Amino acid sequence: MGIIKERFKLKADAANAEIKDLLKEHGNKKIGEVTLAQIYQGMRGITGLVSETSLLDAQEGIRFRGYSIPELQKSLPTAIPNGEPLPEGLFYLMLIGELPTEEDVHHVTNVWQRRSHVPTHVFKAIDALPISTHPMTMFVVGVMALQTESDFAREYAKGISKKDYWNPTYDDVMDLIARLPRIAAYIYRRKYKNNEHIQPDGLLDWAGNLAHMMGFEDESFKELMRLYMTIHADHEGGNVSAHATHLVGSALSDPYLSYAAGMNGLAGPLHGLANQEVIKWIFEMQKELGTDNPSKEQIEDYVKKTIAAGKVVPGYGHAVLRKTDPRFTAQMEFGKKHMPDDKLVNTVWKIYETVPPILQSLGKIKNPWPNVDAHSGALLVHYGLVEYEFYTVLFAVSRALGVLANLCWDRALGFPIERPKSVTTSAVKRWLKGEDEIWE
Ligand SMILES: CC(=O)SCCNC(=O)CCNC(=O)[C@H](O)C(C)(C)COP(=O)(O)OP(=O)(O)OC[C@H]1O[C@@H](n2cnc3c(N)ncnc32)[C@H](O)[C@@H]1OP(=O)(O)O
Ligand SMILES: O=C([O-])CC(=O)C(=O)O
Repeated sequence: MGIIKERFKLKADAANAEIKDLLKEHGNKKIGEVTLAQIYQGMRGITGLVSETSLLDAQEGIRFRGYSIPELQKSLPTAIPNGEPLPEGLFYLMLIGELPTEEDVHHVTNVWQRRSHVPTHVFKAIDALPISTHPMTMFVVGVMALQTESDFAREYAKGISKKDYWNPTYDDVMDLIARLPRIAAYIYRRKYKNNEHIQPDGLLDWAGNLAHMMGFEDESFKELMRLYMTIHADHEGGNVSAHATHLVGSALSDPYLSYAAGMNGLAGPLHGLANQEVIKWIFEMQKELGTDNPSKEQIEDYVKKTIAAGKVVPGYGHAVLRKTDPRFTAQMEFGKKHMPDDKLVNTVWKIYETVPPILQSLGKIKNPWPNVDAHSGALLVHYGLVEYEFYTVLFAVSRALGVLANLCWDRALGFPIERPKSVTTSAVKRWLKGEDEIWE
């Protein structure tokens, strides 16, 4: 058994024993009440899931196994001195629950290099789609084609014992993460670079290799990819992509099927697709105003127009966060360091000064502050990655780290099939009249 798998098994055995005791002693404790409004309103505020890899604080933002983004930037191994964290290290932290050493991170890089082969039929499946297909559709089709390689599906068909589910799940997760940069880069080069592909570099780290295979050799772009892959990886368990992956996995659908389901959710404009929507919205604003350097007053008018048209301002608001997303701030810091005078990046900062008071004045929005998607596109455009329909694919490659580390835990902790109760409005009305006790 590989060393990381062995460590994971030890951690999972200990966690299983701890949770068993915890539930024996406290299993009947109430952790909340549910109102009628909540079940009609996206279950907001209901605690209903366990996800070990990260926890979101409405004020402070995300912490991965207790570590904030600035803390990760200080403590995770890097590819270059004083560089951005290697996402391999974050994956190790989320999976094992402890900070990795340099050696652990090199080990993960090597394992993923070794497992990164993508069979030809995956590329053929992508090639069968028209070139106009959205990159996220191509990506999910690629992942689905790769499902032929699932160890979990094969072992389950043979008749594996429940207590061993975690084992082929772990192998699928490592294989799938290892292969995603190749699939993503293939889609990018097929759709935007004349189908001229670039072979992986056997000496590069996971995110550096993604940049290389896409055709970006600038070291600071590779650093951006390392940061990007780290900060987008996880956002506790209830967001659409994490929840969908977990939900589908709870039916014992294998990691390929589960991850593909989650990424179909990430492809929605209120979730991960918002990163493309932000840049599209800014480009449209520039076109309408006839300038690539709009003033605050011009931005203000454009925001009001967007809202008056019944549309959301992309990149702003959040279901849980109530302050500026620290992932936005981390990208802002990157921008200040690497491209302080970039016009588009400066426009993103001007929008940040302009939008929150306008949204606040609507009186209904719970969080007027920017989320991660408000910033990411402008950094990518700076390096020449202007094809904004592709952005959510990068998000998806990163999100694999969190949702798939979680899937390992789901199977190792023996979580059951997820199946909450639903009701009809007629049943609600009968219940209100005291004629039906649907929740008893
Ligand atoms: C990685 C990520 O997924 S981060 C989120 C990315 N998504 C976006 O940036 C899209 C823009 N933002 C939004 O649509 C929302 O803020 C969401 C989906 C992120 C959160 O939704 P909710 O939790 O329902 O937000 P909230 O409770 O504050 O919504 C209240 C009202 O404000 C509106 N509102 C919320 N955000 C915005 C916004 N950015 N612009 C305009 N109106 C907004 C909602 O549409 C809702 O209006 P309604 O009552 O007329 O239906
Ligand atoms: O937490 C959420 O609902 C959305 C989000 O920011 C993410 O998934 O990264």
